[in-house]
Amino acid sequence: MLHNIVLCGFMGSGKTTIGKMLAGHLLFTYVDTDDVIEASTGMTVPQIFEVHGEEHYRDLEHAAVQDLTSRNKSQVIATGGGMMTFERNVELFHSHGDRVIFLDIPFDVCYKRIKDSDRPLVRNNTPEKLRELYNARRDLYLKACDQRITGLDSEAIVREIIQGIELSYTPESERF
Ligand SMILES: Nc1ncnc2c1ncn2[C@@H]1O[C@H](COP(=O)(O)OP(=O)(O)OP(=O)(O)O)[C@@H](O)[C@H]1O
Ligand SMILES: O=C(O)C1=C[C@@H](O)[C@@H](O)[C@H](O)C1
Repeated sequence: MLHNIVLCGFMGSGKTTIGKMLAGHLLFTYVDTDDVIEASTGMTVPQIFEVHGEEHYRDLEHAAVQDLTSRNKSQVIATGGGMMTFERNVELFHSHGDRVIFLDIPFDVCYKRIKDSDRPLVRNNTPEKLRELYNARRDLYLKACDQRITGLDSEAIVREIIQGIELSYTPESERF
């Protein structure tokens, strides 16, 4: 039985946007790991980075994966942009049987969407540094995912993800 659909990708790749639409179609619960962490700490993500530092935030992220994979329900999980760059998180989702989808959106598109936001990594890095981070992370997202999506149209992305899920349940002999 499929438990969760996990969306990964760089900041601004559309995990939240696509995640909410997908959850609506599948009638799954929608969860955003940043929201889980904010709810459990009573602090915003920028506050956690500022007060406790990034390493502490990464520990909170891992605790969120432990929490989400212990719930007995089907969820669409939008992960923070750094979540799936840590092997321990990828391993936990995979060992739980979850399907990982990578939204592989070009850097320039992501950057245009996030440049004026208050995401700590956007505030604290130059566009050049962010591009480097994007390139380094892309390989890790690729390694972590079961399905890679490259389109830009939200409705088409959701359809492609659903087709991928259906195909993963179709025995190879019945695929066309
Ligand atoms: N397919 C899309 N087409 C056009 N705009 C989009 C699309 N997906 C997302 N956006 C816009 O880009 C911005 C960032 O999207 P979103 O918050 O979904 O990204 P994210 O991957 O969840 O980011 P983060 O990891 O930082 O939370 C939002 O303003 C959203 O409306
Ligand atoms: O890309 C990242 O490392 C992050 C993305 C955000 O979703 C938050 O999880 C946080 O700002 C870190």
